[in-house]
Amino acid sequence: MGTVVESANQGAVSLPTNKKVTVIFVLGGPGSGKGTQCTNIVEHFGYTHLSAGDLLRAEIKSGSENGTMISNMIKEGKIVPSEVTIKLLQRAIQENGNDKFLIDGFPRNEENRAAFELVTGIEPEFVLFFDCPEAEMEKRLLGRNQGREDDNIETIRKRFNVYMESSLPVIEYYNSKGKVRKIDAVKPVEEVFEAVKAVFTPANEKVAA
Ligand SMILES: Nc1ncnc2c1ncn2[C@@H]1O[C@H](COP(=O)(O)OP(=O)(O)O)[C@@H](O)[C@H]1O
Ligand SMILES: Nc1ccn([C@@H]2O[C@H](COP(=O)(O)OP(=O)(O)O)[C@@H](O)[C@H]2O)c(=O)n1
Ligand SMILES: [Mg+2]
Repeated sequence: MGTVVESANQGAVSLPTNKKVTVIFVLGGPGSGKGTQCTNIVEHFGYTHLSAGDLLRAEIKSGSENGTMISNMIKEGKIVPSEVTIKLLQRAIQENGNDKFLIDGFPRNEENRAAFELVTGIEPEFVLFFDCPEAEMEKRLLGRNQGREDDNIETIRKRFNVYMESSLPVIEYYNSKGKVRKIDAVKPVEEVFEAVKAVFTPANEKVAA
């Protein structure tokens, strides 16, 4: 079921070339609870969580030559060119001993999606989609308190526009391929996770209550 990460694009570090990996894309609007639920999935199902946003923020902190560009794009709620984000994701996959990854917040537009497929050859097993009304997402982002430069109402509105215009079409694309597992994300964290568990538990392991 796994696919192969090609050896292209590796930079100077010597890394394993043909690693078979299982990837699940975790998508949904800003504040829909992607990161929160990924933490739960990691604990229960042994995946490694790769947040595209976290990787980009770490890249800014590391003093990378792309740092200023990434920082400006995040403040404007814009999507960083896929070349940058894919390099970070590839490196994280190749450096990690695990073979099962949750990729959170990626792909966020058609360019992200097509380039990742082309560069890595990886097709997701499925797409976990957290469906949440905008009013609830706005409330959560304004209360997130992680000191993020983009959790202010002005940037949040821009992020919602980008989500509607660029990210939802990617979810639609996977939906048309039968790959989307949609979760009602407006409920409390524990209830959302019950629905997530049902997606991750193989049908033959589900026991009637
Ligand atoms: N089901 C939920 N109900 C209420 N608040 C939630 C829920 N899930 C997450 N949160 C809170 O909402 C904020 C955004 O969640 P987060 O997981 O960071 O979302 P995302 O990664 O999709 O932006 C955080 O402060 C988190 O604690
Ligand atoms: N694939 C991605 C993911 C995030 N990002 C940038 O990082 C920001 C924060 O992404 P995030 O996934 O951490 O945000 P949340 O959806 O978790 O609130 C986005 O608004 C984009 O500016 C990107 O450019 N490309
Ligand atoms: Mg997040």
